[in-house]
Amino acid sequence: MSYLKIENMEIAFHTLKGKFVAVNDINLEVEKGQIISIIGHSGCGKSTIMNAIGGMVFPTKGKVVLNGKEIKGPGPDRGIVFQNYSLLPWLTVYQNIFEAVDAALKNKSKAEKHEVVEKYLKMVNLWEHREKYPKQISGGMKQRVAIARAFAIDPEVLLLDEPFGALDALTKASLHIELLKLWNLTHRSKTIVMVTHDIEEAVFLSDRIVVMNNGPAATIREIEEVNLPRPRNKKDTVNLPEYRTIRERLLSLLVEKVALEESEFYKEEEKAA
Ligand SMILES: Nc1ncnc2c1ncn2[C@@H]1O[C@H](COP(=O)(O)OP(=O)(O)OP(=O)(O)O)[C@@H](O)[C@H]1O
Repeated sequence: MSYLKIENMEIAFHTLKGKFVAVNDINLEVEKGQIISIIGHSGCGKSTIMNAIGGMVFPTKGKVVLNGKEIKGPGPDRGIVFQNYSLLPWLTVYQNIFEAVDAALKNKSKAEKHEVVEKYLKMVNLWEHREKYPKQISGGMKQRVAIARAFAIDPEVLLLDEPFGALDALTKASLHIELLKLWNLTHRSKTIVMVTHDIEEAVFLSDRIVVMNNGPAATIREIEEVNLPRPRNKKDTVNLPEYRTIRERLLSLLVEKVALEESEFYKEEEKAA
C-alpha cells in the first residue's frame, strides 16, 4: 500500500457562477521518502491538490489517504512552506523557529527544543543571523528560515508550494542544495510534495514529476520518473544526458500546450477578421 494515495479525486468549488471543477480524476501514489513535483500552467490546480493533501480543501469526489488514514483536516504530520515565507514579523529568526518547535514537539524538554532550533539554524547557515527580525534579512534568508522551521517541527510530509518562486537563480540553486541536505539529514525519510513552475528545479530535486493538463477540470497528463543518481549536485547532475532528456520532454509537454492554444487564438482572430 502506498504511503500517500490520491484516489479518483475531484475538487469543485461553489462560485457565484455555479459549480467550478478545478481538478478531476486525480490518481497519484507516493512512496515514503520520495520527492514529487507537480508542474503545469497557471490555474491547472497544483495548489488545490497540495491544499487537499494539507487538509485545507476537501475532495468533492474520491479521497486522499496518508499512512492508511483518510485526510480530514490539517495535522502535525504535514508541514507547509509557502512562497511568501509566512514568518511572523514581530519574532526574530530564532523565535520564529522556536515558537513552531515549541508548539509541535510536545514531548521534548525546553533544552531539547533549543537544541533542535540550533541544529536547523546551523544547517541552513543562519545561526549568525538568529537575532535578526524578518525585515532585516533577505528573501533567500527568509525562505531558508521557513524551510528550516518546516524541517525542525519534524512532519512526515513536507508540502512546498512554489517555495523558491520569488528568488533569483543563484539563491534558488543554493536553496535546492540546502533542501537536499536537510532531506539527507533526515535519512531521506521525509516525503516532499512540491509545486513549482520551474522545470529545471523539478528535474533536479524530484524522484517523480506530475505534469498537469490545463483546467478547468484539470487532470494529470503524465508522470515522469526521474532516475538520476543521488546524492545530486548541480554541476554533475545538469550535465547528465538523462537530465537533459527529461528536461526536454517536460519542456515539449508544456510548450506544446502553449503553441496549441496560440494557434487556436489566431484561428479565432482570423474568423473574426
Ligand atoms: N476557493 C476557490 N474558489 C473558487 N475557485 C477556486 C478556489 N481555489 C482555486 N480556485 C480555482 O481553481 C483553479 C485552480 O487553482 P490553483 O490555485 O490550484 O491553480 P495553480 O495551478 O496552483 O495556479 P498557479 O500556478 O497560478 O498558482 C483556478 O481556476 C482557481 O481560480
